[in-house]
Amino acid sequence: MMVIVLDNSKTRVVVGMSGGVDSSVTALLLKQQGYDVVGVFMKNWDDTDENGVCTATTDYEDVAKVAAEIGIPYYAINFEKEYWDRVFQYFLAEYKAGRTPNPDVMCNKEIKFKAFLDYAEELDADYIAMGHYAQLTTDENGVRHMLRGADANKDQTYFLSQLSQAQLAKSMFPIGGMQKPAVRALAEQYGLATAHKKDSTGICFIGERNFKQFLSTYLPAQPGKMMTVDGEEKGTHDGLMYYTIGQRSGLGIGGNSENSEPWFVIGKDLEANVLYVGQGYNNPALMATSLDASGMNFFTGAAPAQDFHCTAKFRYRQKDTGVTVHLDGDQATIEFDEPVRAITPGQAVVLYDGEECLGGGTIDVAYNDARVLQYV
Ligand SMILES: Nc1ncnc2c1ncn2[C@@H]1O[C@H](COP(=O)(O)OP(=O)(O)OP(=O)(O)O)[C@@H](O)[C@H]1O
Repeated sequence: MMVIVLDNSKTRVVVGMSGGVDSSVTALLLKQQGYDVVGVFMKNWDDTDENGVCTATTDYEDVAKVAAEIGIPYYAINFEKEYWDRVFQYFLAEYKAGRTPNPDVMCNKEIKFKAFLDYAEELDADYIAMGHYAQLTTDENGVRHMLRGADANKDQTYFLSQLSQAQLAKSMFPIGGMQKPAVRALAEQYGLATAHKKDSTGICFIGERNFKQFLSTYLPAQPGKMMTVDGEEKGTHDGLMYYTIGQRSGLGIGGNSENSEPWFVIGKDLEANVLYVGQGYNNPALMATSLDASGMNFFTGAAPAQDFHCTAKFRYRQKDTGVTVHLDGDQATIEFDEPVRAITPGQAVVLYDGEECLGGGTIDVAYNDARVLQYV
């Protein structure tokens, strides 16, 4: 019997270490598998507060502790300029255009799997590894495929939907086949300093903010009229960028006694600076039957066909809906098997075939039977 012993020691893997538990365990597993592991912490945003305190400093200290516990070298790299130019400018431009951007999707495409990958290659990395909940497989032709993370609650393929085949070929997701509680248990078992650390929340790298205040420091707010689609004035809004399709308008225009259903944002007219609102969570004006998307990306480098049926997610925390995709270059028209609430321009539409994530694009316009919704 021939026994093949894999020698991973010649394969250098640079791990993106955030100072969180997922990337700590990512580094631990690779080290246990005998890889030549290097940890790298990125600083992408200056979050120093008025007291001179910055969470990046604490996070980097945690990276240092974990690297010492595992026994790997580690470095820090600053991508504030790259993040500002390639992610934050897009983020602001989208809000300015009345859309709701997804900075995590852009950050993965431009920073974690581009600027970071370039830097890792300068460190002679064969691969980069991240603590994302997603799985990669390689078919008989050497083509990489993306699968949902095994923990359905944590699956992050939605945010990875703009990565190319070349980026996947250089990436590893060692915890993608694990459940989150098992990741924490492993961190505890090995006494890692991050074992009990809370998961990060808020805007990618920028963190938890008072969103209105944060955005208003970069974009001037332009208050305007709030109206129903029938043209009835309902008050004023603080600036279109503060509202997302489907959110409760929260502007104190409660219903009267015979009809007290809450009001929701159903659309924006950027030119007229009008916010459209409608009553009822499932207001028909919020229910879409199809959408147009651009920037369609397929991980394998090719779509399954020009027209095909699969499932899709239109926001991160949402179950899949059956859809029919019609492609035209990197644009797509996507028809839904059943109406979907609050399709939001600027967010990603991500396609799945069972457990496989095929890729995705950016939502531009939503329709209800050929009628344009949302006026954006
Ligand atoms: N500041 C950073 N420096 C290096 N890599 C990072 C950084 N922030 C995030 N990453 C990488 O991206 C992955 C996914 O980031 P995300 O913000 O979703 O964190 P997470 O799932 O809470 O993971 P973690 O528990 O490792 O923070 C991380 O596991 C890590 O590999």
